[in-house]
Amino acid sequence: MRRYSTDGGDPARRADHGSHAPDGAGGPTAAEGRPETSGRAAPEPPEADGYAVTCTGLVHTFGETTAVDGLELSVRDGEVFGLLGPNGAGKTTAIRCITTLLPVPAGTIRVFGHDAAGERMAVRRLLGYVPQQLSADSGLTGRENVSLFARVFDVPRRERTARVGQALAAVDLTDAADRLAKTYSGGMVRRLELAQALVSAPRLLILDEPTIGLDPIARTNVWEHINAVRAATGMTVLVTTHYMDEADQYCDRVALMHRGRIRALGTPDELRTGLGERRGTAGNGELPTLEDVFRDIAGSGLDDRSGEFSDVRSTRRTASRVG
Ligand SMILES: Nc1ncnc2c1ncn2[C@@H]1O[C@H](COP(=O)(O)OP(=O)(O)OP(=O)(O)O)[C@@H](O)[C@H]1O
Repeated sequence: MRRYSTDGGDPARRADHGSHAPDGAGGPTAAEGRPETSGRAAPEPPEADGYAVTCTGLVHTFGETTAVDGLELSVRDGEVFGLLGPNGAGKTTAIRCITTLLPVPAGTIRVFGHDAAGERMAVRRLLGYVPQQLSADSGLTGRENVSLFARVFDVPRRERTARVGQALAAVDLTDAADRLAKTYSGGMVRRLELAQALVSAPRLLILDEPTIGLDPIARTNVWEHINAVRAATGMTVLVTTHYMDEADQYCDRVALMHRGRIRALGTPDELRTGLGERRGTAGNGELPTLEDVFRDIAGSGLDDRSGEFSDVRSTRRTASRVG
């Protein structure tokens, strides 16, 4: 596996204060450490709290629909955090608020201490985002696609060629870099989109359903690349997925979002053990699955809104990505 350079980023890692409450609201409050925007010097670097992301009381509505309903969420610096939930739970809306693509009408979001409403550019400089929708241009080569992102994200001109090459290498696309993206497989397209997000050496990588529509081998492959880059850079990863096995295997902590709020949060083991204890089956040696946990918490809401929880819309968006 090739290593990814942290050129241009700030990989300085800080100790995790580990002060999260189990309900996910354990991050700093909205009032604490809010960056100065009035011109006075901030007393300390805004990111010194050990969190990559904190959402406090986040609300976002579309007309009559409350997509995010008082979200409390803290993502620790350096972890892989999985945001799970049925269709319509509000995951994408929350993520789009965190990336500053949607406004923050109520509540607070901080990304490494920077306020997502008041310091949008500072936040954008810190993150890489792979949306669900196609972000690669099928009429460009892989290298041209990544170069485009390098320009958009202001990678210094003299570093661009090297950084584009590093990003492509990090996802094993060097050999295919000069082929048109329309000749790529679904897994290659996903890796290309990863390279696009990585070229700016983000401290926070946000992935919305990174493996949807991919076969199991391609899914594993995408995750191996995410993990390799994370190991090389120490970046934080915030990911949404419908795949319970992926969450179990690859996420340090997971949160179940349902109807706009976090309903459960912990390591996959903690959540499974917790349900086993509630059911009195903890000593049987058979732990519930993560899917059992989420069915237990979200109950019939999973069924009446989205069918089977694990019903991945495998053809959705990705199938027609490039063609
Ligand atoms: N642009 C929009 N206009 C109106 N309603 C929207 C819009 N985007 C999302 N919604 C609604 O907000 C709610 C949350 O949607 P969102 O896409 O955030 O959920 P999600 O958890 O990401 O779902 P999925 O897993 O299907 O992507 C849903 O009821 C959805 O219909």
